[in-house]
Amino acid sequence: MKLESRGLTLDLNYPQVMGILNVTPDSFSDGGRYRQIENALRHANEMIQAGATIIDIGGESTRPGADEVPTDEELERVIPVAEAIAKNFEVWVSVDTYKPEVMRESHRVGVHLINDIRALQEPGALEVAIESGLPVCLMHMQGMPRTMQHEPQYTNVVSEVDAFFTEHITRCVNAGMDREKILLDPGFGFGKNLRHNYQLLAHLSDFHHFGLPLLVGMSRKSMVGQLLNVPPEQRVIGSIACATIAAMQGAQIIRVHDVKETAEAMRIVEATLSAKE
Ligand SMILES: Cn1cnc2c(O)nc(N)nc21
Repeated sequence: MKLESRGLTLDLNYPQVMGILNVTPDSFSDGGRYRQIENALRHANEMIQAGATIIDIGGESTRPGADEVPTDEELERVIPVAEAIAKNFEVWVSVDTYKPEVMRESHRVGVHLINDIRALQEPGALEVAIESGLPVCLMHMQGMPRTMQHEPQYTNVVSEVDAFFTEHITRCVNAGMDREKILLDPGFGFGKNLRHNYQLLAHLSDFHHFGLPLLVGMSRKSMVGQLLNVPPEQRVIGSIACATIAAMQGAQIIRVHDVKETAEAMRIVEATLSAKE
């Protein structure tokens, strides 16, 4: 399986590591705008050298309880960094946004992939995504970041996420999107309790029946923290375990903070999966 965008190709026969680049104020708090872009470029370069083939840029925190960011503020944080990375590096640039204006500007400055935690449900988002021709990751979320972790409920989380994918793939294709430009993501931690998250991880391979790339993000999340009772920066080993379990089930893109460690683990997964054939 391969993914194309703007002349770049991603070989999805091997797990690809997506490096997280948060450009929210708390992530590069020191210094002004220029320093922030400089620091972001340095971090992006470190992740590329460590094996990331996609850099995911986010200007609005999606952590549980996070507030929304005004569109012009998100544009100011994300677009200059996305443009600089697309210009300076031979790497896939992804933008984590649900706002159509941010999608449009991202496309204008050379971004390769739209990563939408709201699965193109914001008014105008689907139209802009189709117009851009960019591949889009549709992620499942129950509720909104501010309230999603208040008692999430499912009858069967795996079948409900599956039904969500069917509904939104159909909606996007009926509106004119090429089906092969869609990626799917179960949204670990987005309206799921601990058991829901591990049910999704245990059944991740069930989602391959769509024949579309699976993107997963479990890095340093509470599904690791609640088991190990450690703060985020001490969740690397648990996150690597999650990444390995997902990649062994054929997840094609793994979204992480710790690129070097994850890329090394993916080498072990590749050797194991290729020995299976
Ligand atoms: C922005 N963001 C935070 N967590 C994520 C996840 O698990 N998947 C995707 N696609 N984006 C995420």
